[in-house]
Amino acid sequence: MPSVLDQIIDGVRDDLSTRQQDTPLEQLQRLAEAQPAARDGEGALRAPGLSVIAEVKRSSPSKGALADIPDPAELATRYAAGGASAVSVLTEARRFGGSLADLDAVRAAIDLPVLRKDFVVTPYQVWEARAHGADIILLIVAALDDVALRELMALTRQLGMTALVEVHDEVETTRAVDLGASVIGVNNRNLKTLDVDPETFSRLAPLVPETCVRVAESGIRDHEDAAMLARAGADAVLVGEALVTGGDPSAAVDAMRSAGVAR
Ligand SMILES: O=C(O)c1ccccc1NCC(=O)[C@H](O)[C@H](O)COP(=O)(O)O
Repeated sequence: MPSVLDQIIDGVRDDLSTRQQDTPLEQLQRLAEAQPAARDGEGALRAPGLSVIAEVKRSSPSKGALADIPDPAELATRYAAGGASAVSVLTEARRFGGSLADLDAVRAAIDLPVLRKDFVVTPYQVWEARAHGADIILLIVAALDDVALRELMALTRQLGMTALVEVHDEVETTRAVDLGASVIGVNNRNLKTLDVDPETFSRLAPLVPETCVRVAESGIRDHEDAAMLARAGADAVLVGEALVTGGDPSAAVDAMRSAGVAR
């Protein structure tokens, strides 16, 4: 039985082959090269205090529909007003209801680094992210072997972007560190079972060198969770559900960011 992650990636590959027919790689490369230089995502996340990466997330495999987001640009503007350091945009369509159009809208609306959050398995998607103005991309270690991960990290760097390299366990963390990842996200959500274990970050953070940016991802509900993760060594938190389902995204971002100040 394929895991949820495998099933998501099968759908991503199908959608990707349609886009590759519509927009050949050479055309995408010209679009990417015409973009202004990528913003410094790693620098933004390294800034003192707890950085918040605030996510535009309509739905998820674990929870189904989360929020109707008719205007992702407006939501991103509210995140920026609350002091977000970067905005994450899910572009996967089948399970998350996202799109490259959402990425375009957010890119045009804010001056912060933007993360393209998707299931990147080919260089084409890295070029695509840059062509649509992304500054950061997610690379999920569980979805890639070392050869592919090294190649995608190198292309990301070549295009001036930051790779947020995501891990879930000790073996993946060692792989990310050994391959030279400088921004490592520990996902508290197991992408095979979808269970969230808030202790995952605390367990794996000591394996990530202090020279790296440590990002805690998933299941972060409020400023108390953010403060706990900051004490456990997080430089940044990545938050989706709590921000799109709460009443005031600016205030929620501000509260999480401020919770990290006193760590
Ligand atoms: O969110 C899911 O259910 C999910 C399932 C399978 C693969 C990835 C998934 N989420 C992607 C993410 O990494 C989260 O959107 C992100 O960390 C924010 O999480 P949350 O604050 O819990 O919405």
